[in-house]
Amino acid sequence: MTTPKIILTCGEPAGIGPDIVLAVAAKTWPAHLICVSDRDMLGARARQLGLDITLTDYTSTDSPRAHVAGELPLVHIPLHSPVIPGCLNPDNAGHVLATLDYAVELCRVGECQGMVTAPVQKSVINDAGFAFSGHTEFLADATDTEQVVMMLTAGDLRVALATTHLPLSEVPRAITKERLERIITILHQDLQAKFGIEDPRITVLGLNPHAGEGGHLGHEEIEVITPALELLKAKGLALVGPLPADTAFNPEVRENTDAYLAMYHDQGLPVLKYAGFGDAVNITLGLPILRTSVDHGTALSLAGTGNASASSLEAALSLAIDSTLRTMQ
Ligand SMILES: NC(=O)C1=CN([C@@H]2O[C@H](COP(=O)(O)OP(=O)(O)OC[C@H]3O[C@@H](n4cnc5c(N)ncnc54)[C@H](O)[C@@H]3O)[C@@H](O)[C@H]2O)C=CC1
Ligand SMILES: NCC(=O)COP(=O)(O)O
Repeated sequence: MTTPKIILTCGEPAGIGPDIVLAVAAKTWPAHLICVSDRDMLGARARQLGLDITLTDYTSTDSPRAHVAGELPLVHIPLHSPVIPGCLNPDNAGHVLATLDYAVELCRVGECQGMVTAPVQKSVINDAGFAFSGHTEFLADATDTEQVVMMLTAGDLRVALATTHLPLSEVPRAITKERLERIITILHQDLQAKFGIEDPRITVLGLNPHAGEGGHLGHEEIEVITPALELLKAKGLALVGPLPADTAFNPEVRENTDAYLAMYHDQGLPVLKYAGFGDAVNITLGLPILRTSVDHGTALSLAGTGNASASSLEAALSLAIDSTLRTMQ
């Protein structure tokens, strides 16, 4: 078994991304960490935080070796404008996307075994004129993947989403039988491959209150969700649902569930984040590369203060390393 190379992106430079990447670099890790960022910005943030981190130049010929606390191999991608922590600047949106492109490429060609992302400020990327709704969709495009699945994990609670960054009014139309079949199949396969769960039990939530109340509160459960589940059950997948979302997280159902599938972002993620905010991990399933991320956003007011917790980034890195080691064995 060899040491995996994992590439870290700092996300929005005015947010806490650089802070938490530096905090991670201050510890030892059983992986070769590489950061893609702007050298001056990262050095200045380290000084502001009082962290003694030596930024070294990463070159692709560097042999994999376990991360040494206090050193951070760096690929320098310059910012377009200087950064003031906490102050968004659309000038730097191109830089943020360039760091993501670079990380994807290193994973795509096999030089890195996974990428771990710090949070981006989606709005400032849009303000700069780029179509961008999240890493999840960006990575699907960048790797020509038709369907990916966002899943967040907090301990043994896992919540995947049938739709991601979509206005609520567009959700019902987006939930089709074909989409659910594709998403549940990816979820089933990646729970096996990335989490080592042999026969994953997936609980699927309804879209409407009380899962449609037998058709009196909406028809999507009868017309779309149940037929998709029946088809997949016939193929041997262990599925339950559609269950009413408000009671599906009770202890009895949880005990018999390896992952939930929620129909939309704010149906599933508040439950997950209530249970584990700060230690949860976001993983993109269905990609040809491995990507994990934090459970939080850019927390602009904490940038450069030393008050940002790096625990979710540490959990995301640990999951990436574990998952990589499992597939490298
Ligand atoms: N993976 C990503 O790139 C994500 C990006 N975002 C983006 O972040 C931006 C801000 O989103 P918000 O909804 O305000 O969420 P947020 O997570 O940035 O902030 C919510 C609250 O949690 C606190 N917080 C967040 N992370 C923390 C940490 N590591 N340590 C201590 N406290 C922390 C913040 O101070 C704030 O009180 C938005 O543009 C959103 O799209 C949000 C989630 C994930
Ligand atoms: N709430 C999770 C989230 O928005 C993360 O999005 P992404 O940037 O990982 O696609």
